[in-house]
Amino acid sequence: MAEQYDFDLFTIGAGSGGVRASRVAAAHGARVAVAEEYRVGGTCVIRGCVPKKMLVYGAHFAEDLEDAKHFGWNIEGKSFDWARLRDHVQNDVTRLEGLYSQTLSNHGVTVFEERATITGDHEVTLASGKVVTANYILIATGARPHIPDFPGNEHVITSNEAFHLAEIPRRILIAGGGYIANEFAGIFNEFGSKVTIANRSDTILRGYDEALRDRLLQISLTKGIEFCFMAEFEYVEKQDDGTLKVKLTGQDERIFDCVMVATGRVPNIEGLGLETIGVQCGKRGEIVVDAFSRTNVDYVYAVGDVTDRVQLTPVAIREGQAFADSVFGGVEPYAVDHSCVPSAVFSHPPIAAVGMTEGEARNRLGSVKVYQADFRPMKNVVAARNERSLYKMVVDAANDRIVGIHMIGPEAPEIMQAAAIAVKAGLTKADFDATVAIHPTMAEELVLFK
Ligand SMILES: Cc1cc2nc3c(=O)[nH]c(=O)nc-3n(C[C@H](O)[C@H](O)[C@H](O)COP(=O)(O)OP(=O)(O)OC[C@H]3O[C@@H](n4cnc5c(N)ncnc54)[C@H](O)[C@@H]3O)c2cc1C
Ligand SMILES: NC(=O)c1ccc[n+]([C@@H]2O[C@H](COP(=O)([O-])OP(=O)(O)OC[C@H]3O[C@@H](n4cnc5c(N)ncnc54)[C@H](O)[C@@H]3O)[C@@H](O)[C@H]2O)c1
Repeated sequence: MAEQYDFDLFTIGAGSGGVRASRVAAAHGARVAVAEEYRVGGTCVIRGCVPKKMLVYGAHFAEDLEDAKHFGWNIEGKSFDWARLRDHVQNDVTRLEGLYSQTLSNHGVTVFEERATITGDHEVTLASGKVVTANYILIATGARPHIPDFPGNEHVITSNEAFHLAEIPRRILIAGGGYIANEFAGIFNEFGSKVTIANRSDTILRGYDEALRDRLLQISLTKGIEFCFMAEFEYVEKQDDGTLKVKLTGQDERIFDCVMVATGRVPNIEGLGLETIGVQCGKRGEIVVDAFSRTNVDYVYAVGDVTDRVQLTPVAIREGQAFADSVFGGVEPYAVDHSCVPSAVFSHPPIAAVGMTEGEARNRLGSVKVYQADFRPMKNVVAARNERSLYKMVVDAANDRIVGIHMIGPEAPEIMQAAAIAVKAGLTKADFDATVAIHPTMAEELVLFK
């Protein structure tokens, strides 16, 4: 390695992609440093997937405790203490942050807990003024919430603040119709808020199969979540009593206790010094990379949300791993396969999907077969909960290959992880038919499609 530099690799951002890349590069023998301006672990660990999932678990108790009476349990005087859950979640986040820092130091990675900026060729300057040089620079700075431009937008919160609220808002407006809007709508609704979702288009969860989106919309409405479509902000005004007066297009003024925006996330490139060395960015501010996460500057790579390929933690981790192995591992450089990435929305109930939707498959393949199971899970039947699950399998009619599986219902993401292996491996409907069911489960529907 080039000894004229302080480090072989300098990683900017200790999130999902940056931590994996730094740790693996160090394990391959590289001298590695990483800078983190907020908290080690990044979005996923500190204010994303992990604390969100803990809140989802907490929210589920609302229905489980309600349903318990149908299973013979008398639960008197139940109540919910938001502060206890919030603080418990934050304590665990701090514990995980410590583990991530420990992993880095155990691998001999130097951690600078401060902001880093590229200030010259192979050169990074830290907020403290310290200048360091590196043979390679990896940009893994992630993304941040996009806040639409409208009068009064300084009064809104994003998912970042949702984890720290002093109390659960009585009435909350959530703008957006994607992952975060639907997940937090479910969470706040179960905690007792009156939730309104406002989306600028007339669909939620663009990219997911239409039948599942319709099912989630219908179930969410039944649970009491309100939807305003084709609605954008005109203004938000703070009232003397602290509440927020909101005007959406096509709607009368309404009062909410909290307004949260979940209208997408934008790559963190501001003030990074990319222009100093001429790193190329795209229209949405994403760092442009090739299949090997290489930018147009030969010693600069970028992984994760800042490249805006697929904004998911496991993808950022794979990109970080592939970068570290390819550059420091002595293997033939390899690319991450971004096709057939399974995903889930932790709504109430959750959605999970892999591969093509029915619409995509019809457009691309022409002739497809679609199998569907629309059923009420046994637990919902006993609980007298009129909430149906929907599983869909999309098959290429030409060769019987499964090209997509789409599910909404309890534990759908847990079931999907295993089913996704089969789709990725190119298995056929006949392979599923040949597999004996596990009974009684919800997952058995996957091998019983007629
Ligand atoms: C509310 C929410 C829920 C989510 N839920 C899921 C989920 O359930 N499943 C899933 O797969 N994905 C989920 N995601 C997406 C997931 O969190 C991201 O895709 C993932 O964290 C991206 O990893 P990354 O390494 O690219 O960036 P990040 O994890 O965002 O890490 C980037 C780090 O860089 C730091 N940084 C930025 N600029 C600088 C600088 N100049 N100097 C030093 N440090 C800097 C930041 O502070 C940050 O810590 C969720 C996201 C959110 C917001
Ligand atoms: N379970 C998961 O894996 C998970 C969970 C949360 C976030 N994420 C990742 O984080 C990313 C960001 O999540 P997100 O929910 O913010 O974005 P998203 O891209 O999923 O959804 C953004 C939504 O905001 C709407 N919108 C955009 N501008 C608007 C405006 N001005 N007014 C009203 N609506 C507007 C869009 O129509 C869209 O429905 C996701 O794309 C996903 O990759 C993943």
